[in-house]
Amino acid sequence: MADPVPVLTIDGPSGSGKGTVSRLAAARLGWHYLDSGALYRAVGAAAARAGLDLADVEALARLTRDTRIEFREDPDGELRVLVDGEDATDALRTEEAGAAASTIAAIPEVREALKDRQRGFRRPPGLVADGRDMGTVIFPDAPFKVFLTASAGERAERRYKQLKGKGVSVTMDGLLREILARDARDADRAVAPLRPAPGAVHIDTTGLGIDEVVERVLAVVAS
Ligand SMILES: Nc1ncnc2c1ncn2[C@@H]1O[C@H](COP(=O)(O)OP(=O)(O)OP(=O)(O)O)[C@@H](O)[C@H]1O
Ligand SMILES: Nc1ccn([C@H]2C[C@H](O)[C@@H](COP(=O)(O)O)O2)c(=O)n1
Repeated sequence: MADPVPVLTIDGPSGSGKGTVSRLAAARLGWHYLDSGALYRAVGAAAARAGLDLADVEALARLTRDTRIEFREDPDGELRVLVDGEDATDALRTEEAGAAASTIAAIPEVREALKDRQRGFRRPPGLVADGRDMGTVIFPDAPFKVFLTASAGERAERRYKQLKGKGVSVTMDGLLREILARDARDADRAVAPLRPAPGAVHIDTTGLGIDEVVERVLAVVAS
């Protein structure tokens, strides 16, 4: 039987604005929100902490299943990520954690071990799910699908402003290189590569403000 709980999937490359737009869209709709990238970031960090060999796929799958990952909203409305009971939000948002997540996300056993956990976020009245394979693999039956993009230059610029705002020392060249490397790793892997889902509405956010993108995304749900 078809699942009656609606899902809006928002996939796209790093820095396209998925997380920002998904959170705002979920708040406007009154739906739940899944940041699937945070799950891969948490597993990447847990594997590094445990010193696991990335070739030991059975140990990685076990670690993926056993790592406790919880999302909590703090009093300012910020989403915090708790890994095995500890607040790991800030550590998980670094570029290094993103790269580690992208590497571990290419391992089929890790992806498989996260599938049911991600699907468990589908609860009434609805779910906004952001990631790379939300519309293609995790929620292929979602009634609403969006693929967000932006030029690599604009994505690097957004990240630059974001990190500078946090006092992190970065260069535009370095960020652009990291973004292109992550795009390639996420799109070229054999399993669940970054792709627009069939039927997804493409929104190129280059030159668009956040509010404009949110309105365009909500129009997809209203259509
Ligand atoms: N349309 C936009 N215009 C300007 N800045 C934006 C826009 N969308 C997002 N941003 C800003 O760009 C930065 C990255 O956005 P966000 O984290 O939502 O991207 P993402 O696609 O989720 O990235 P990642 O996959 O790496 O988590 C944030 O500082 C955010 O405020
Ligand atoms: N559905 C997903 C979500 C994330 N990943 C991998 C690939 C990304 O580079 C990395 C970090 O994600 P982000 O927090 O930047 O959205 O995790 C994936 O493969 N599939």
